[in-house]
Amino acid sequence: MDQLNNDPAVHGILVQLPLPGHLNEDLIINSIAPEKDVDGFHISNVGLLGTGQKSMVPCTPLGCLMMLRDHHGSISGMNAVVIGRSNIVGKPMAQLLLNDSATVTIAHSRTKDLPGVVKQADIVVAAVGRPEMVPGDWIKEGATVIDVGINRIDAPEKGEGKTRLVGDVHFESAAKVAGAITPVPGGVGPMTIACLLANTVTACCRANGLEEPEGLTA
Ligand SMILES: NC(=O)C1=CN([C@@H]2O[C@H](COP(=O)(O)OP(=O)(O)OC[C@H]3O[C@@H](n4cnc5c(N)ncnc54)[C@H](OP(=O)(O)O)[C@@H]3O)[C@@H](O)[C@H]2O)C=CC1
Ligand SMILES: Nc1nc(=O)c2c([nH]1)NC[C@@H]1CN(c3ccc(C(=O)N[C@@H](CCC(=O)O)C(=O)O)cc3)C=[N+]21
Repeated sequence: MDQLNNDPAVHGILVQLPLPGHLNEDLIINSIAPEKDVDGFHISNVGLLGTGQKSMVPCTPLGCLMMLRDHHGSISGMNAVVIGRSNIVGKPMAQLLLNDSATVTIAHSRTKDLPGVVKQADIVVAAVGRPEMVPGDWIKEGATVIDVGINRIDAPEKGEGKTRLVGDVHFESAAKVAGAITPVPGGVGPMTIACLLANTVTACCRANGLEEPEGLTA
Protein backbone atom coordinates (compact mmCIF):
# COMPACT_ATOMS: atom_id res chain seq x y z
CA MET A 1 0.00 0.00 0.00
CA ASP A 2 2.85 2.41 0.84
CA GLN A 3 4.34 1.73 -2.56
CA LEU A 4 1.04 2.52 -4.35
CA ASN A 5 0.34 5.54 -2.13
CA ASN A 6 3.73 7.01 -3.01
CA ASP A 7 3.67 6.22 -6.75
CA PRO A 8 2.66 9.41 -8.64
CA ALA A 9 1.66 7.26 -11.66
CA VAL A 10 -1.12 5.63 -9.55
CA HIS A 11 -4.22 7.82 -9.08
CA GLY A 12 -6.73 5.33 -7.68
CA ILE A 13 -6.62 2.38 -5.27
CA LEU A 14 -9.53 0.00 -4.58
CA VAL A 15 -9.41 -2.90 -2.13
CA GLN A 16 -11.99 -5.44 -3.26
CA LEU A 17 -14.16 -6.53 -0.29
CA PRO A 18 -14.72 -8.80 1.50
CA LEU A 19 -11.15 -9.55 2.55
CA PRO A 20 -10.06 -12.95 3.86
CA GLY A 21 -10.71 -13.26 7.60
CA HIS A 22 -7.11 -12.91 8.76
CA LEU A 23 -6.81 -9.39 7.28
CA ASN A 24 -8.04 -6.35 9.24
CA GLU A 25 -10.41 -4.56 6.86
CA ASP A 26 -10.50 -1.20 8.68
CA LEU A 27 -6.72 -1.11 9.03
CA ILE A 28 -6.15 -1.82 5.35
CA ILE A 29 -8.82 0.57 4.03
CA ASN A 30 -7.53 3.37 6.26
CA SER A 31 -3.99 2.86 5.00
CA ILE A 32 -5.07 4.02 1.51
CA ALA A 33 -4.06 7.63 0.82
CA PRO A 34 -7.48 9.40 1.10
CA GLU A 35 -6.95 11.28 -2.19
CA LYS A 36 -6.42 7.93 -4.01
CA ASP A 37 -9.35 6.22 -2.26
CA VAL A 38 -11.57 5.85 -5.35
CA ASP A 39 -14.04 3.73 -3.36
CA GLY A 40 -14.53 6.50 -0.76
CA PHE A 41 -14.26 4.06 2.15
CA HIS A 42 -11.41 5.79 4.08
CA ILE A 43 -12.64 7.35 7.34
CA SER A 44 -11.59 10.82 6.19
CA ASN A 45 -13.73 10.52 3.06
CA VAL A 46 -16.64 9.16 5.11
CA GLY A 47 -16.29 12.17 7.46
CA LEU A 48 -16.01 14.66 4.60
CA LEU A 49 -19.12 13.26 2.92
CA GLY A 50 -21.00 13.31 6.24
CA THR A 51 -20.20 16.99 6.75
CA GLY A 52 -21.00 17.94 3.15
CA GLN A 53 -17.39 18.62 2.16
CA LYS A 54 -15.54 17.66 -1.04
CA SER A 55 -14.55 13.98 -0.84
CA MET A 56 -14.19 10.78 -2.82
CA VAL A 57 -17.73 9.33 -3.00
CA PRO A 58 -18.43 5.54 -2.84
CA CYS A 59 -19.05 4.24 -6.38
CA THR A 60 -22.33 2.35 -5.94
CA PRO A 61 -24.24 5.15 -4.15
CA LEU A 62 -22.73 7.71 -6.56
CA GLY A 63 -24.04 5.74 -9.55
CA CYS A 64 -27.49 5.55 -7.93
CA LEU A 65 -27.47 9.31 -7.27
CA MET A 66 -26.50 10.05 -10.88
CA MET A 67 -29.44 7.99 -12.16
CA LEU A 68 -31.85 9.72 -9.75
CA ARG A 69 -30.63 13.20 -10.73
CA ASP A 70 -30.79 12.28 -14.40
CA HIS A 71 -34.36 11.04 -14.09
CA HIS A 72 -35.81 13.64 -11.70
CA GLY A 73 -33.63 16.69 -12.20
CA SER A 74 -33.96 17.54 -8.50
CA ILE A 75 -34.87 15.14 -5.69
CA SER A 76 -35.27 17.94 -3.14
CA GLY A 77 -38.17 17.27 -0.77
CA MET A 78 -38.83 13.75 -2.04
CA ASN A 79 -39.34 10.90 0.44
CA ALA A 80 -36.48 8.40 0.03
CA VAL A 81 -36.27 5.04 1.77
CA VAL A 82 -32.94 3.21 1.76
CA ILE A 83 -33.24 -0.45 2.75
CA GLY A 84 -29.87 -1.54 4.19
CA ARG A 85 -27.35 0.27 6.41
CA SER A 86 -23.97 -1.05 5.28
CA ASN A 87 -20.91 1.21 5.11
CA ILE A 88 -20.54 0.35 1.41
CA VAL A 89 -24.04 1.15 0.17
CA GLY A 90 -26.82 2.02 2.64
CA LYS A 91 -25.16 4.66 4.83
CA PRO A 92 -23.36 6.64 2.09
CA MET A 93 -26.49 6.41 -0.10
CA ALA A 94 -28.57 7.97 2.68
CA GLN A 95 -25.94 10.67 3.12
CA LEU A 96 -25.98 11.59 -0.59
CA LEU A 97 -29.79 11.69 -0.69
CA LEU A 98 -29.78 13.94 2.39
CA ASN A 99 -27.15 16.23 0.82
CA ASP A 100 -29.58 16.58 -2.13
CA SER A 101 -32.35 17.56 0.34
CA ALA A 102 -34.46 14.40 0.13
CA THR A 103 -36.25 13.33 3.33
CA VAL A 104 -34.44 10.12 4.13
CA THR A 105 -35.44 6.99 6.04
CA ILE A 106 -32.91 4.20 6.57
CA ALA A 107 -34.54 0.80 7.03
CA HIS A 108 -32.78 -2.39 8.16
CA SER A 109 -33.42 -5.85 9.59
CA ARG A 110 -34.98 -4.45 12.79
CA THR A 111 -37.32 -2.02 11.03
CA LYS A 112 -40.95 -2.45 12.04
CA ASP A 113 -43.54 -2.64 9.26
CA LEU A 114 -41.06 -2.46 6.36
CA PRO A 115 -43.88 -2.72 3.76
CA GLY A 116 -45.57 0.33 5.34
CA VAL A 117 -42.30 2.29 5.41
CA VAL A 118 -41.53 1.48 1.76
CA LYS A 119 -45.10 2.45 0.73
CA GLN A 120 -44.36 6.09 1.79
CA ALA A 121 -41.35 6.35 -0.51
CA ASP A 122 -41.11 8.38 -3.71
CA ILE A 123 -37.63 6.83 -4.06
CA VAL A 124 -36.76 3.29 -2.90
CA VAL A 125 -33.14 2.13 -2.83
CA ALA A 126 -32.91 -1.59 -2.02
CA ALA A 127 -29.48 -2.76 -0.80
CA VAL A 128 -30.19 -5.83 1.27
CA GLY A 129 -28.70 -8.89 -0.41
CA ARG A 130 -31.93 -10.93 -0.32
CA PRO A 131 -33.18 -12.14 -3.70
CA GLU A 132 -36.44 -10.48 -4.81
CA MET A 133 -37.35 -9.52 -1.23
CA VAL A 134 -39.29 -6.36 -2.16
CA PRO A 135 -42.54 -7.21 -3.98
CA GLY A 136 -44.47 -4.81 -6.20
CA ASP A 137 -47.29 -4.39 -3.67
CA TRP A 138 -44.92 -2.60 -1.25
CA ILE A 139 -44.19 0.08 -3.86
CA LYS A 140 -46.11 3.36 -4.06
CA GLU A 141 -47.66 4.02 -7.48
CA GLY A 142 -45.19 5.95 -9.64
CA ALA A 143 -42.21 5.62 -7.25
CA THR A 144 -38.64 5.35 -8.53
CA VAL A 145 -37.02 2.04 -7.60
CA ILE A 146 -33.24 1.59 -7.53
CA ASP A 147 -32.28 -2.07 -7.08
CA VAL A 148 -28.71 -2.44 -5.78
CA GLY A 149 -28.94 -6.15 -4.95
CA ILE A 150 -26.80 -8.62 -6.88
CA ASN A 151 -27.94 -12.13 -5.97
CA ARG A 152 -27.08 -15.31 -7.82
CA ILE A 153 -29.86 -17.89 -7.56
CA ASP A 154 -30.41 -21.36 -9.00
CA ALA A 155 -32.09 -21.40 -12.40
CA PRO A 156 -33.06 -25.01 -13.08
CA GLU A 157 -35.23 -23.75 -15.98
CA LYS A 158 -31.97 -22.92 -17.80
CA GLY A 159 -30.65 -26.43 -17.23
CA GLU A 160 -29.14 -28.43 -14.40
CA GLY A 161 -26.67 -26.51 -12.25
CA LYS A 162 -27.37 -23.19 -14.04
CA THR A 163 -27.79 -19.91 -12.15
CA ARG A 164 -29.06 -16.38 -12.85
CA LEU A 165 -28.72 -12.93 -11.30
CA VAL A 166 -31.64 -11.21 -9.57
CA GLY A 167 -31.93 -8.04 -7.52
CA ASP A 168 -33.43 -7.36 -4.09
CA VAL A 169 -36.66 -6.27 -5.81
CA HIS A 170 -39.17 -8.56 -7.51
CA PHE A 171 -38.76 -6.85 -10.88
CA GLU A 172 -41.83 -8.14 -12.67
CA SER A 173 -44.37 -7.06 -10.04
CA ALA A 174 -42.52 -3.84 -9.09
CA ALA A 175 -42.21 -2.69 -12.72
CA LYS A 176 -46.02 -2.67 -12.96
CA VAL A 177 -46.38 0.02 -10.24
CA ALA A 178 -43.08 1.92 -10.35
CA GLY A 179 -42.64 5.08 -12.39
CA ALA A 180 -39.09 3.96 -13.11
CA ILE A 181 -37.04 0.94 -12.03
CA THR A 182 -33.48 -0.30 -12.57
CA PRO A 183 -33.01 -3.90 -13.76
CA VAL A 184 -30.56 -6.52 -12.48
CA PRO A 185 -28.33 -7.21 -14.32
CA GLY A 186 -27.75 -4.07 -16.36
CA GLY A 187 -28.66 -1.37 -13.81
CA VAL A 188 -26.71 -0.28 -10.75
CA GLY A 189 -23.80 -2.71 -11.36
CA PRO A 190 -22.52 -1.13 -14.59
CA MET A 191 -23.02 2.34 -13.06
CA THR A 192 -20.77 1.29 -10.16
CA ILE A 193 -18.02 0.38 -12.57
CA ALA A 194 -18.47 3.62 -14.54
CA CYS A 195 -18.26 5.59 -11.27
CA LEU A 196 -15.04 3.82 -10.34
CA LEU A 197 -13.54 5.16 -13.57
CA ALA A 198 -15.11 8.59 -12.95
CA ASN A 199 -13.58 8.70 -9.45
CA THR A 200 -10.20 7.74 -10.89
CA VAL A 201 -10.38 10.66 -13.35
CA THR A 202 -11.47 12.95 -10.49
CA ALA A 203 -8.54 11.77 -8.34
CA CYS A 204 -6.11 12.31 -11.24
CA CYS A 205 -7.41 15.86 -11.87
CA ARG A 206 -7.15 16.76 -8.18
CA ALA A 207 -3.63 15.30 -7.94
CA ASN A 208 -2.48 17.43 -10.88
CA GLY A 209 -4.38 20.64 -10.14
CA LEU A 210 -6.51 20.18 -13.28
CA GLU A 211 -10.12 21.31 -13.62
CA GLU A 212 -12.52 18.43 -12.93
CA PRO A 213 -14.90 17.56 -15.79
CA GLU A 214 -18.48 18.52 -14.90
CA GLY A 215 -20.85 15.87 -13.48
CA LEU A 216 -18.27 13.24 -12.53
CA THR A 217 -18.91 13.43 -8.79
CA ALA A 218 -21.64 14.37 -6.29
N1 LIG B 1 -24.51 -3.22 -7.72
C1 LIG B 1 -23.39 -3.01 -7.07
O1 LIG B 1 -22.50 -2.38 -7.58
C2 LIG B 1 -23.24 -3.52 -5.69
C3 LIG B 1 -24.16 -4.41 -5.22
N2 LIG B 1 -24.10 -4.86 -3.96
C4 LIG B 1 -25.19 -5.77 -3.54
O2 LIG B 1 -26.08 -5.03 -2.71
C5 LIG B 1 -26.62 -5.88 -1.71
C6 LIG B 1 -26.31 -5.29 -0.34
O3 LIG B 1 -24.92 -5.21 -0.16
P1 LIG B 1 -24.25 -4.70 1.21
O4 LIG B 1 -24.81 -3.39 1.59
O5 LIG B 1 -22.80 -4.87 1.08
O6 LIG B 1 -24.84 -5.84 2.21
P2 LIG B 1 -24.72 -6.07 3.79
O7 LIG B 1 -24.98 -7.50 4.01
O8 LIG B 1 -23.48 -5.43 4.31
O9 LIG B 1 -25.96 -5.21 4.35
C7 LIG B 1 -27.27 -5.64 4.17
C8 LIG B 1 -28.22 -4.73 4.90
O10 LIG B 1 -29.54 -5.21 4.68
C9 LIG B 1 -30.23 -5.29 5.91
N3 LIG B 1 -31.16 -6.40 5.91
C10 LIG B 1 -30.90 -7.73 5.89
N4 LIG B 1 -32.04 -8.44 5.91
C11 LIG B 1 -33.04 -7.54 5.95
C12 LIG B 1 -34.46 -7.67 6.01
N5 LIG B 1 -35.07 -8.86 6.01
N6 LIG B 1 -35.19 -6.54 6.04
C13 LIG B 1 -34.60 -5.32 6.03
N7 LIG B 1 -33.27 -5.15 5.97
C14 LIG B 1 -32.50 -6.25 5.94
C15 LIG B 1 -29.17 -5.49 6.96
O11 LIG B 1 -29.68 -5.03 8.19
P3 LIG B 1 -28.85 -5.10 9.59
O12 LIG B 1 -27.83 -4.01 9.49
O13 LIG B 1 -29.89 -4.85 10.60
O14 LIG B 1 -28.25 -6.47 9.64
C16 LIG B 1 -28.01 -4.68 6.41
O15 LIG B 1 -28.05 -3.36 6.87
C17 LIG B 1 -26.00 -7.26 -1.97
O16 LIG B 1 -26.89 -7.97 -2.81
C18 LIG B 1 -24.73 -6.93 -2.73
O17 LIG B 1 -24.31 -7.99 -3.55
C19 LIG B 1 -23.15 -4.42 -3.08
C20 LIG B 1 -22.19 -3.53 -3.49
C21 LIG B 1 -22.14 -3.04 -4.85
N1 LIG C 1 -14.25 -2.34 -2.42
C1 LIG C 1 -15.33 -2.80 -3.04
N2 LIG C 1 -16.09 -1.94 -3.76
C2 LIG C 1 -17.19 -2.39 -4.43
O1 LIG C 1 -17.89 -1.59 -5.10
C3 LIG C 1 -17.51 -3.78 -4.38
C4 LIG C 1 -16.69 -4.63 -3.61
N3 LIG C 1 -15.62 -4.12 -2.96
N4 LIG C 1 -16.95 -5.96 -3.52
C5 LIG C 1 -18.01 -6.55 -4.29
C6 LIG C 1 -19.16 -5.60 -4.55
C7 LIG C 1 -20.06 -6.02 -5.69
N5 LIG C 1 -19.88 -5.03 -6.73
C8 LIG C 1 -20.40 -5.14 -8.02
C9 LIG C 1 -20.17 -4.18 -8.97
C10 LIG C 1 -20.68 -4.32 -10.26
C11 LIG C 1 -21.42 -5.43 -10.60
C12 LIG C 1 -21.94 -5.57 -12.00
O2 LIG C 1 -21.64 -4.78 -12.88
N6 LIG C 1 -22.80 -6.59 -12.30
C13 LIG C 1 -23.36 -6.82 -13.60
C14 LIG C 1 -23.54 -8.30 -13.84
C15 LIG C 1 -22.27 -9.08 -13.83
C16 LIG C 1 -22.51 -10.58 -14.02
O3 LIG C 1 -23.23 -10.94 -14.96
O4 LIG C 1 -21.98 -11.36 -13.20
C17 LIG C 1 -24.74 -6.16 -13.69
O5 LIG C 1 -25.33 -5.89 -12.63
O6 LIG C 1 -25.20 -5.95 -14.80
C18 LIG C 1 -21.67 -6.39 -9.65
C19 LIG C 1 -21.16 -6.23 -8.37
C20 LIG C 1 -19.02 -4.07 -6.29
N7 LIG C 1 -18.59 -4.32 -5.05
